Amino acid sequence: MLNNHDQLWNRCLSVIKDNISEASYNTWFAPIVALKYENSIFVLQVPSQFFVEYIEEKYIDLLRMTLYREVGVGTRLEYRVLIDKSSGRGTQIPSAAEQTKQKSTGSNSSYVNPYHKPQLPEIDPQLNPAYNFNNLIEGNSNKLARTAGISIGNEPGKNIFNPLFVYGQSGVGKTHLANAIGVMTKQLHPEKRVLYVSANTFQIQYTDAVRSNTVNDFLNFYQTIDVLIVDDIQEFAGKTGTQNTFFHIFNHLHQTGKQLVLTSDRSPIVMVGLEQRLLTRFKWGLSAEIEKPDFELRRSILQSKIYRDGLEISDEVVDFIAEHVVDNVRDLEGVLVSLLAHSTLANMPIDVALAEKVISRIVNITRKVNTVEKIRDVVCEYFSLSIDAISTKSRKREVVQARQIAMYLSKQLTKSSLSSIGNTIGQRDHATVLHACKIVNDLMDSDKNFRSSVREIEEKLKQ
Ligand SMILES: Nc1ncnc2c1ncn2[C@@H]1O[C@H](COP(=O)(O)OP(=O)(O)OP(=O)(O)O)[C@@H](O)[C@H]1O
Repeated sequence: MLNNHDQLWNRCLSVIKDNISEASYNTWFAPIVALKYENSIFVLQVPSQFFVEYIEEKYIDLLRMTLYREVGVGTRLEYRVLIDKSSGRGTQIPSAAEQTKQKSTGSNSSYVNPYHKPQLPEIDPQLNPAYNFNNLIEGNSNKLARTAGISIGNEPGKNIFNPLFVYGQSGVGKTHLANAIGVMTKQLHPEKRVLYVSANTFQIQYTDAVRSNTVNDFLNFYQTIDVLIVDDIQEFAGKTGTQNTFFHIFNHLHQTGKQLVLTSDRSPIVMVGLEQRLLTRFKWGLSAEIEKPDFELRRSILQSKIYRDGLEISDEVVDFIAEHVVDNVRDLEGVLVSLLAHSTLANMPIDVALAEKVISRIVNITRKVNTVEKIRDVVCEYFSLSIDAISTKSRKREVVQARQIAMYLSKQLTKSSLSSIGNTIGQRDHATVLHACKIVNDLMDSDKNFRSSVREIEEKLKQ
């Protein structure tokens, strides 16, 4: 007849078997022998110290959850490492994770109350602490998304941004923001179950669950999360089973006041391959675009990274990089790393010449050098105005606006001084240029059509 501890352990083994691959089970769990269960302590015999370390690292959550469920809440674990099989002597090692858990919960009871919901095991939120709000620099392009993210970090689930759907091109800071929300939530609400997962990982986990017939466990797990962050959700496109499962998880979490944060490379409006019912839900909260960083933000990000890494790079070089590396922040970081490598390895000073050399390997620098004249010409062409018209004193609305945009873009995209910009565009003084920049900035914030016209012109200037 089996001992009590053998019976209990066999029950645990069948739960564990359901949750991991057969190979892992055979390697890590089949060789374990249950030795005794006494005073809420379950003693397991394991073949080596390495076993203990591996199990503690990879399977402790599963093991703890299983023991709580099958043996009793608060059950502690001790390992006996088999040193000499013939003598049966071994070393007793309490589970480190169990000890910590025990201390933090203060619980040492093995009494199982059938009405008591076992305390959920802690999970690793899978966050990257290096991506936080302190080093996520704010600019016009990410202000809305960043501010909404901070509100969520303060009060996850209890705000109007649920879900927060952040979209934008590659390298503009979506993953950084998504992580920062998780990091802040954990700092302010350590008890919350936060999980960051890429859509790709979610998809793999789901496929594994289908294969091992554990979809219910998969669903149950995700439905216990308080703040679920899914990165690159566009990758669910065309994956019907995954979408269906995510739909249930989304509904459950949303209905129970839990927070969802989703990122994507495009807005829900233009997303293809995703079910309508999901897209509708993505639009329930706030959809916030992170646009390409403007010159000011590019410069601030560079300055912050230079300061953080203790580098010494002149303002002239910083401005040069910010002017020429315009598409995404990842490229800006790449330029800084290369500059540093060149200057250290080749013992070269970090000056504009070196910056130009490094940048030309990352972006097509010649294509992107703009002059005030070129900007003026492209703006005139865009608005079908003659260059003479923009240079006159005309107060016609379309002429004034074209002139202001040309001034604004010249300020953004060239190193020319305000007076030289004013000189080239209609013989105006520097104060007029400054005023034009302010007007354009304000209109960009408030008028969507105006903003997209300016963006289109910028694109043309890059071609
Ligand atoms: N506003 C910012 N302040 C500081 N660093 C930033 C900012 N925006 C982006 N970064 C940095 O730029 C890099 C790229 O950002 P991130 O990976 O978050 O982009 P992404 O939009 O998720 O890109 P992808 O869609 O390709 O995954 C990261 O190292 C990130 O820290």
